[in-house]
Amino acid sequence: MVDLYIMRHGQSTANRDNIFTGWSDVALTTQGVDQAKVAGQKLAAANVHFTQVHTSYLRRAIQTANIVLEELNQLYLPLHKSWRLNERHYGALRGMNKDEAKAEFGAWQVHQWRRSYVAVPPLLPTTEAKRQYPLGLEPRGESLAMASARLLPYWQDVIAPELRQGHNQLIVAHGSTLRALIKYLEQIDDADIMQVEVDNGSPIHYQLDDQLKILKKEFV
Ligand SMILES: O=C(O)[C@H](O)COP(=O)(O)O
Repeated sequence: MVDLYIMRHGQSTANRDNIFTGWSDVALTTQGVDQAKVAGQKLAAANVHFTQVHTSYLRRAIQTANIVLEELNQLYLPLHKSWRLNERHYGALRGMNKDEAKAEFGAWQVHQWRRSYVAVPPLLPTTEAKRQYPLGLEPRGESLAMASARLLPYWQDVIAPELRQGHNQLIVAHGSTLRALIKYLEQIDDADIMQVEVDNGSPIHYQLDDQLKILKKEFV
């Protein structure tokens, strides 16, 4: 048996302002910092010992992971960062207020973009190279299915082998990438994933067997 904990970052400035975020690199709010502290305290109370922590290239997740590790008194742990754990890329929606998007495109369409497995948001015409994202790596926009396709190699190549060795792992990531991971782990079908929500700063615990099948799931 091994323990996997997954959690979404604390509230970001864009979450507070109801703005589509994706790969925009926004910071935590004071409330988000507090959520991360409380999550870390809950994990400390659960007396979990991780061997590694995984997060994205985005500061809201990295900041959350560091706060959690501080509360756990395990700041020494390796913190692995991968762009594969980044939030689903919201394409041309990023930076747009979600209510204004509903007024412009209709509530049904916006809900499809936000919660369906296959809906692709309006694409950016191009993306620029950034130091952390070489040219061509940053998507122009992603459906949840597209985000899942670039997330799962990280699960299969990096996280799953550690779990199979009995090493407890913590993933601090994003609403959509965690929905993609939950869909994969729990074998949720494409229609039912629309109902799954992941709250800011709320850890989920999976107890897995040595085949990584779920023995128990609980909200911490
Ligand atoms: O990228 C975003 O805007 C948020 O992280 C999550 O957005 P959602 O609630 O539309 O999935």
